Amino acid sequence: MKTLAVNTSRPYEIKIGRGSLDQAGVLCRQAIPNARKLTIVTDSRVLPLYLARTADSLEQMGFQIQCLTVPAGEASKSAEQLVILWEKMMAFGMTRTDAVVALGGGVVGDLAGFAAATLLRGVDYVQIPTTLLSQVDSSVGGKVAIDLRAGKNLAGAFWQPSLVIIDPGCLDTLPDRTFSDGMAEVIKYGCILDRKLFELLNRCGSRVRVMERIVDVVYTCCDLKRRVVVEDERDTGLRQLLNFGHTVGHAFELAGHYETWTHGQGVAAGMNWAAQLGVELGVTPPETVECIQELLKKFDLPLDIPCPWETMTEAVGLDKKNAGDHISLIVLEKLGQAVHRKMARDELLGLLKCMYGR
Ligand SMILES: NC(=O)c1ccc[n+]([C@@H]2O[C@H](COP(=O)([O-])OP(=O)(O)OC[C@H]3O[C@@H](n4cnc5c(N)ncnc54)[C@H](O)[C@@H]3O)[C@@H](O)[C@H]2O)c1
Ligand SMILES: O=C(O)C(=O)C[C@@H](O)[C@H](O)[C@H](O)COP(=O)(O)O
Ligand SMILES: [Zn+2]
Repeated sequence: MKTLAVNTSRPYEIKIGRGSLDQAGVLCRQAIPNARKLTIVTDSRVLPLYLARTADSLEQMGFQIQCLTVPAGEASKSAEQLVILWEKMMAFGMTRTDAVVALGGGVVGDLAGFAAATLLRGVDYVQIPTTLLSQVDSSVGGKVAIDLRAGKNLAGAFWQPSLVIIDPGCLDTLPDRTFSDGMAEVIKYGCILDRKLFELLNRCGSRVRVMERIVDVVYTCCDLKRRVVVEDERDTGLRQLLNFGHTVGHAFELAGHYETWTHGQGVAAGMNWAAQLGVELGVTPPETVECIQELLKKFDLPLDIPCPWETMTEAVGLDKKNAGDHISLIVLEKLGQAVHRKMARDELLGLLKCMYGR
């Protein structure tokens, strides 16, 4: 099993290896030695696949378990589900030394993580991510949140997990669509931080070939994210690079009411737009756009998503990289190297409006 140490304000380890799910009990006993009760939060699709193995492993190490299940899908990242989790965790008798286990994709991780961040003013939680997206991105770094009617991730916290257990074997049961969603964030790391990763993905070009190297790919992404998060835990500078493609991507998600388009699809099309915005600003070499488009297509990801102009302006206004009238846009200087471009929000909207007209 490979290990990465994340030296944030609350340090923790990421454990990566096939079969690590069956080690959950031993690993949790080491990471949260004082916990007695664990609430596992999962979703309706993951439950029949991975709950029994996880719960068995935890019970063997003497943990007392309750499992709470939310419906699969983005709609569960809601205030309604959060309240249900809080109430059931308290009814189970959890105390401050007990912990939450998030078993599932990014939706479960963000929701259960936010429940942990707020229950009793903060209890430990363990991430056991089961989608590619959650293994390479959302389980690391402690951004936890729910969506509001106004938009994505608008109520949340920075709350680091106590442990992340990544079993790439869980990816074998993913539908192709969900695997592609994860590839959007993997491609993002290649674009912003690691040209070699981008080239490797280009050479692989398919799910099967990526799966042949999956431990290395997941390790590389977690390592990149860990380095960024350790430098800027609270998203005030460097960490914002991880938001490449997300300003426009969140607008696309909103346009589909979080049902039509997944986060991965939004980010994919958002990166294509961000690359073109970079060209408009004279920062990104034009040939970079085509490279990104070709790679996105290889993994069946969209280059564009229909979005009313009003939705675009609304989402840009809600972006957490806004400060007053200005926004920080993430653009590429070249493949593997991203930079911030602070600009007036109206200037960004003006550029986007011109692109809409084409
Ligand atoms: N906190 C962060 O840093 C961060 C980073 C990126 C994305 N996110 C958030 O993550 C969410 C998207 O995560 P996601 O793409 O994992 O979506 P998801 O959690 O909705 O999972 C996608 C689907 O896959 C199913 N599933 C999960 N694991 C499976 C498995 N092993 N086999 C078969 N099916 C499985 C789920 O039930 C669901 O139907 C979004 O809400 C996004 O905002 C958060
Ligand atoms: O961890 C981060 O920082 C990221 O930006 C990772 C993103 O992939 C992720 O989608 C994140 O949830 C977006 O955060 P937000 O601050 O734009 O809501
Ligand atoms: Zn994302």
